Amino acid sequence: MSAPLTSQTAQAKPAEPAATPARRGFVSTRALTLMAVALLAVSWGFLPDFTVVILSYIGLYSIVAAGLVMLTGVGGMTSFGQAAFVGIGAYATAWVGTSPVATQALGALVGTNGLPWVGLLLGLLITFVVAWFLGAVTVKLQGHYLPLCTIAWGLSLYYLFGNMEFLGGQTGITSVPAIKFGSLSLESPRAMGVVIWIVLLVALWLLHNLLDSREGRAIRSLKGGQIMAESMGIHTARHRVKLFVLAALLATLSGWLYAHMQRFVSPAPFNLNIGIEYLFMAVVGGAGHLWGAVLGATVITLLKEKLQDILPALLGTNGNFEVIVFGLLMVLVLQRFAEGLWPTLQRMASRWVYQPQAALPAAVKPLDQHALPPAGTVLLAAEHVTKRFGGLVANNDVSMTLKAGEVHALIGPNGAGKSTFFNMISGVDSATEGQVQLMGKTMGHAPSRAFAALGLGRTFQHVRLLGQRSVLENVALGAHQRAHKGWLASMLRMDRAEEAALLDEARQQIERCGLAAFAHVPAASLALGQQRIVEIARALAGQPAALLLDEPAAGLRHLEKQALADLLRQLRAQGLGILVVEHDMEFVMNLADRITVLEFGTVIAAGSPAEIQSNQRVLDAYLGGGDDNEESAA
Ligand SMILES: Nc1ncnc2c1ncn2[C@@H]1O[C@H](COP(=O)(O)OP(=O)(O)OP(=O)(O)O)[C@@H](O)[C@H]1O
Repeated sequence: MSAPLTSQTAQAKPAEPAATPARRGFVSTRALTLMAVALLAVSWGFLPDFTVVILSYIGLYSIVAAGLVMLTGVGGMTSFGQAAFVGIGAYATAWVGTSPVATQALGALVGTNGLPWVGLLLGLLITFVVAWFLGAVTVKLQGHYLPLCTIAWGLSLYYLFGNMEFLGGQTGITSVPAIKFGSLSLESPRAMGVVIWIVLLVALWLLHNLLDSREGRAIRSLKGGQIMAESMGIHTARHRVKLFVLAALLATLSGWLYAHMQRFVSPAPFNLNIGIEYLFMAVVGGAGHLWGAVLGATVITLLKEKLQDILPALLGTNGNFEVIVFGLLMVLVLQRFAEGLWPTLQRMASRWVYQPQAALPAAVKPLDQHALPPAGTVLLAAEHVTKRFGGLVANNDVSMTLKAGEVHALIGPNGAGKSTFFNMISGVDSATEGQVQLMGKTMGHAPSRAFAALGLGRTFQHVRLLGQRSVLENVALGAHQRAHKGWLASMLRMDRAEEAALLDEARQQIERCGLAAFAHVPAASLALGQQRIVEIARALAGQPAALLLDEPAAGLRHLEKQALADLLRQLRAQGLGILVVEHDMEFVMNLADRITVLEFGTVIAAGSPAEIQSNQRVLDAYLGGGDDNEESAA
């Protein structure tokens, strides 16, 4: 058993984070939420009509903003076009409920009371198809393509609503029927408001469950970059599209409720301005927090309402002055509270309120294990790999193997082509010529997740962790592909046994790497060296046969390096094949079984540490060369 990697670190560090964050508050977030909901429910019947209407609108906006929290705050994608999806939900049900064609054909089939439900299904179906198509086309693209596309989409649908004769043109559709359950009619805003808030609370619960699961970690990883997420076995493009569709469906649900509350639809509430306002709600509330959506919707609705009253009285003239003040206030809020208001509120309330630890089943059935290949088996083979970037040959006819039960080091001066090669043998990039085989399978242009599925784990030269999430969650992400429960199962909490197994696996790998004391602290709060170890633990959670480590010793202190070397020796003894790209020659020479040396993209030497240390060409090119290396080679 290797020495814990952080025990020595602890001697050098004056203060260490506690194993679990100390519980400071006396009331749990869950109890507080239940109390707030109970208060709302009890007071609902006594609130003035105007307050009920405002609260109902807040509920409607919160549903859309919650979708945007998932899309933007958690998934890192921006949409200005959610109002158009709200419009689809509203117009679909308004058309089904009022057009003679639809009411006659469908009324006979489902009865008058069934029409709103058909309207809901139609709206969700149209949105599903449109959002899936739109998402599939745009979300794979990086940068500003998605926001631009959602603006175009939002604008075109707004004009479509206003110009379609059968949708009532600019006048819209009136006399939308109320939702009825038998003889109970939801005609009054007070009754409809109850439904809106029930839908909102259920949606928040489902989304909370989704985020608190294996699939939730996968969604969060989208913000950590495509390369990292794909290396964990996550199909990032599919998750992005699903997230986009989810947010769109929530917007459509809100539109459906809106149409049956207002009983009238016209294009105005679905224009681009409103789409931007929805985004404001999510961002001002706190784009990474579901309750931030409710807070943002509340703040912006109340603010607009008050400004519309106060400003004309103050200025003595009518006009849309609230838009100007509103815009300025938004800039100020965002400048002062970059993460939104919810995290600030959470910090202020942390003396009284605590977050309860999620209860998971005690009896854990471990994740499936598979035996590692016998020592000496070739796990990874690069055959005559060449990589060209235009005229630059970054790798030139490179061949090497990684076998089970060995540590193979890849060394070379800066710019020698190590990272390029690393990318090729991990699926980040593909070779211009030659081929890479993993577990005997030719990989061609296979993505990183295919490499992960075949048993390849990796770390990154520049650490890629979800900084705000705990070490435990980060490591559990590495075990993603060893479990299978999907979005629906996660939302309905049908994944608890599997989730417990995943977290247990993560806990074991954290202990294996000596990081047990840090399991519950945010990964970003650890020193760089410790973060590198978290990456190793995360890779191990995927149960790899081949482990690729990109400069694992960089940023580690002497004792930490020794402990890391001990851990790698232990992993080698257990049968893993480890490829290390490293500049620290002392570390490499004491650890590696075989070394391959690259210079200008070409292999100039390969052999045991002793052979490499006495190779004149290597001494000239690297070990005995530039100033950078003299120190480390000493
Ligand atoms: N995407 C790219 N496009 C063009 N040139 C690239 C690209 N990636 C790498 N290169 C070039 O390929 C060569 C090898 O770079 P690479 O990053 O693989 O070297 P390295 O050995 O990993 O260096 P270091 O030790 O500094 O990380 C360099 O000349 C680099 O500028």
